[in-house]
Amino acid sequence: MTGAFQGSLLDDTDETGPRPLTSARRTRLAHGAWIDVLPGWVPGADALFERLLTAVPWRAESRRMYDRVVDVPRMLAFYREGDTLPDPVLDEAKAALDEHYTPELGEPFSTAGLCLYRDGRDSVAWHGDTLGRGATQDTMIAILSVGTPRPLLLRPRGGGPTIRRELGHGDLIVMGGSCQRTWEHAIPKSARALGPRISVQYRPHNVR
Ligand SMILES: O=C(O)CCC(=O)C(=O)O
Ligand SMILES: [Fe+2]
Repeated sequence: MTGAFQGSLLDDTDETGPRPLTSARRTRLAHGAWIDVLPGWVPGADALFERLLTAVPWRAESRRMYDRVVDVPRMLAFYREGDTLPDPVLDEAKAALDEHYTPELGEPFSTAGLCLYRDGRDSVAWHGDTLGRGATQDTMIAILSVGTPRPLLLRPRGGGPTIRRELGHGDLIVMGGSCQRTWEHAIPKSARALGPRISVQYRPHNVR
């Protein structure tokens, strides 16, 4: 199903828990959006990738697009509020996010969505996570990326330059403020032979 995964030579296999989130760097974007980025947030990320690949009940999805049904170009899993996460490191990551961001967010993260991009053909098209409260309210979505880095692109809905962050190997990005309603994000397809990437998206209650 997936191509060979090239582990990072820099990966720290000593699993000591996520690095302090106080080192995350915030970039303020236009229209009240921002992103926090912390490269190499979770140590042992390559091992975590391998565990998630086998432990998670990945499912394919198809969606109706006008009069056609098309395959979603990635594999998915979703953990609702209170569900047991598929790896203890994901609980540690959630606890660290809650401790750091709750004062600003006003609530804990609640759900975990997982995506598996099997190779460069898998992708997510331009969108904001606006099915829930993100359509009208400021919120946060925290994404842990493991496996082969893929660029996450962000662009303002009103037009303007695209921002690009390469994410894999335990990196964290948090999209905050108005990011879901005033910006869009995407993981573009790549013509290159890329190894697989898994992303874990932590969202607050009723943010989808
Ligand atoms: O894989 C990612 O980093 C982004 C996924 C995403 O945007 C989504 O699932 O809404
Ligand atoms: Fe998204």
